[in-house]
Amino acid sequence: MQKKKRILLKIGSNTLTKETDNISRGKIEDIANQIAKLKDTCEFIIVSSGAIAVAKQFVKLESLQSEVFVKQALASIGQPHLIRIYQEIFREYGLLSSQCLLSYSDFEKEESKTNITNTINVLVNNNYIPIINENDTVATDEIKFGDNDKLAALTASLLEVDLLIIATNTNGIYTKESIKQKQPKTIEEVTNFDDLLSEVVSSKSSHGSGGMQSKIEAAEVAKKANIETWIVNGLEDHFMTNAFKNKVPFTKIK
Ligand SMILES: Nc1ncnc2c1ncn2[C@@H]1O[C@H](COP(=O)(O)OP(=O)(O)O)[C@@H](O)[C@H]1O
Ligand SMILES: N[C@@H](CCC(=O)OP(=O)(O)O)C(=O)O
Repeated sequence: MQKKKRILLKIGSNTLTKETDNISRGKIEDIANQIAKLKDTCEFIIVSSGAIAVAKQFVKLESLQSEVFVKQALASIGQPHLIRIYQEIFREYGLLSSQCLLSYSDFEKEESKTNITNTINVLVNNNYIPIINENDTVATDEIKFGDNDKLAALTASLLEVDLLIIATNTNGIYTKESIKQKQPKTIEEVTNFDDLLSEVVSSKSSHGSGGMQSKIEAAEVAKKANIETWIVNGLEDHFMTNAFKNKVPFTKIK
């Protein structure tokens, strides 16, 4: 049997909410549908944000603590719901899924790295799709500084995936000039990171935290491990299957 292509799919809060205040079951169905179609040739590991967004749907916490502690508490409330929704929907598509919570510091310890790799390999080899998020109770890096893009890149490198797909709310990276002209044009293929960083504008989406810069930094981490990154528009249905067929504009970072 031919070896499957290992793909790490990163899904941001904006994709999961379809830019609303609620998690979109329809978007998770779209993801499950695509994975089900690709599963004979590809194996998937997912890094999904969305815990805070789910909790915000139905909880408002009272606290005098700093905002970051409130976000950590919201993540703790939202994470089990997020995984429940994934599991319910994935099951309908015949897909098995599990949860892994990781911290950046785990990537600095050899023993933790070995344990992560071994656990995820057992899961994937048994047709489970690990759904990873940051362990927000113990680490605040992502809530404060960035987002799951870097976690996705570190995981992609550790697990030696063949492709990192970052699903966001634009058709990849646009040229700065085209954003200014209000006619966004996708940069389709990139090899030079310095040129790319100069295209970043300061905006980010409503639930997003890192903006395009953190995606480019993630791609840089992936590239060091010889992994190609695709930045695709997760708001569109069939965003992965269409990218594979080159039917939609997106950015490939080689
Ligand atoms: N050159 C660029 N091309 C496209 N988007 C850009 C660019 N520069 C900055 N951005 C911003 O980056 C955002 C995507 O990042 P982010 O809001 O963190 O999303 P996510 O939740 O998917 O991680 C876009 O919505 C856009 O506002
Ligand atoms: N880990 C947290 C926050 C992640 C976050 O904001 O990330 P992203 O949507 O990728 O910019 C969560 O699941 O809500």
